[in-house]
Amino acid sequence: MWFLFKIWFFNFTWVDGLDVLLVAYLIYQFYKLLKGSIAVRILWGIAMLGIGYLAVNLLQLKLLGNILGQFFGVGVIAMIIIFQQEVRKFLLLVGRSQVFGDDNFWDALPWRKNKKSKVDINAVVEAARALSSSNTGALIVFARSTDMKFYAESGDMLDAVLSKRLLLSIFNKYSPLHDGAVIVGQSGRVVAARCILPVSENPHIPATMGLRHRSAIGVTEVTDAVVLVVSEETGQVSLAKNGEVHQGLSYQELRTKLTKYLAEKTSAPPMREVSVEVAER
Ligand SMILES: Nc1ncnc2c1ncn2[C@@H]1O[C@H](COP(=O)(O)OP(=O)(O)OP(=O)(O)O)[C@@H](O)[C@H]1O
Repeated sequence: MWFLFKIWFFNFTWVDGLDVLLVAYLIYQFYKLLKGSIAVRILWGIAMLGIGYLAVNLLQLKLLGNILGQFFGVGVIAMIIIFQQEVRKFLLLVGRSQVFGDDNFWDALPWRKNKKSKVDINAVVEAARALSSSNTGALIVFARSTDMKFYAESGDMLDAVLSKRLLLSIFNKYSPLHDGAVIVGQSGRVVAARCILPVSENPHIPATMGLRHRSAIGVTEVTDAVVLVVSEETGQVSLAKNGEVHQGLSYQELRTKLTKYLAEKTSAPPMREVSVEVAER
């Protein structure tokens, strides 16, 4: 019953078809993860070494062949060590799409409408305006479907009502909580402050962007969170999502984009090259 078609002596069944599809899907996900990252260059390096190894074997250069053979002999383990970051990102992605585990699967169905976010956007926009005018740096992560518990636990747990005054107090330069990121949960409450985010290793991020912006981009590469950044240097307001950052937003743009992004049905972050969009003034 499972028999699909026959190629020469090979019986191709539905199960084989499913197997091929699953492997293709996994390779595609891994490719999306690596695309635009430094890991692609490492992969090229390994491919070059592999070609060199073949050539060395053909030319029967024993000493060099032995040295390269040692490297390829530990194959899978070496790969896991070299691509530790990428394997981690991949597992985080797999872990976050717990298909039927929560509302997210049902929310992703095409006929389901966008949900209104519980975040007090007014408070956020007003806080951004005040922080920007006083050149106070800020980093605020808005969780969407991904549970940000892992990152929240790197900081101080708060579980507080989101308000303009609270955000201004946290990011005040003299506050013990001002360093790192604030995480706002799906409930609209401030979950934690002083959180450490993963820093993006994307080589295409402009050198002008420091760690605050890099970590905003970094966390949106591995989760579907939306991140608001206020630059301490320029007062510029930016929003990062899916590894992309929109810089120099007006308050109206910030309100519109934040409202839209937080209501949107989420999809897996594409892991593509960073795109920096600076709004024209
Ligand atoms: N991994 C991280 N996770 C969370 N916050 C971080 C991380 N790295 C840096 N920061 C925050 O960013 C601040 C340093 O920002 P830095 O000046 O390097 O960034 P920037 O992108 O140039 O921003 P700005 O325009 O505000 O200067 C730190 O004081 C800290 O609060």
